Amino acid sequence: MNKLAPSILAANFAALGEDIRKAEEAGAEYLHIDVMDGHFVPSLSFGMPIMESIRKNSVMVFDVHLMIDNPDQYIKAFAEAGADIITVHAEACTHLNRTVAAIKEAGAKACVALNPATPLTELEYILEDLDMVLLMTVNPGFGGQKYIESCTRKIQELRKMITDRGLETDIEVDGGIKLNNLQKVLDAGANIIVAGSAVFAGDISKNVRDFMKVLTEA
Ligand SMILES: O=C(CO)[C@H](O)[C@H](O)COP(=O)(O)O
Repeated sequence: MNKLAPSILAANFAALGEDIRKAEEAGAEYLHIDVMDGHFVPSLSFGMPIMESIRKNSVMVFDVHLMIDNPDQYIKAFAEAGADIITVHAEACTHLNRTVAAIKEAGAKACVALNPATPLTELEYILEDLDMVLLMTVNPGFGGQKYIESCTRKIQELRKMITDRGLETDIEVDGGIKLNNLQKVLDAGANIIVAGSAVFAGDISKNVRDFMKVLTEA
């Protein structure tokens, strides 16, 4: 099933609850929550207190993307704060199997993210353990960047890897996804679509409805 995961990085933080409510009411089922530590990526964003606050007012699937070094120390805390899916970067983990096991033990679904230049071979011996793979389609750290075209082939190759192994792993894409390249990433094999600026800039309800129309017709 195709899903839209609006990224609150692009929301108006002064009206965060209201922006999330609009996205949820217009049909988005996932909420993408970007946690940045100023080390793994240059920016800082937000952590557990914000998540705990918004969790009280939303039944969306909280899709937490940890762009942080040594994520192991925060997994339990994010699960307790309401994360349904926890994503860690392969590039940030020394013992990825252990980290994925810790996510599941904490009661969340496990996802591994790869930066655009990180090869799919990183997933060779762990794919079967994952609920989702997040392919970054920009270099992480900032919203509003341009989609990196070489990622389309990477999505296709990952979908083939998943199909060849008889798996049903979700493929999430994140970065530079707009209405004008949405069909391309869906055709390549992505089924969970993160969109930040394309959802939260302008009319949120309309933006979500426009995305949902393509996602449900694909
Ligand atoms: O992970 C991210 C940045 O690191 C954001 O989720 C991503 O960039 C989405 O923003 P946009 O849709 O505006 O590109």
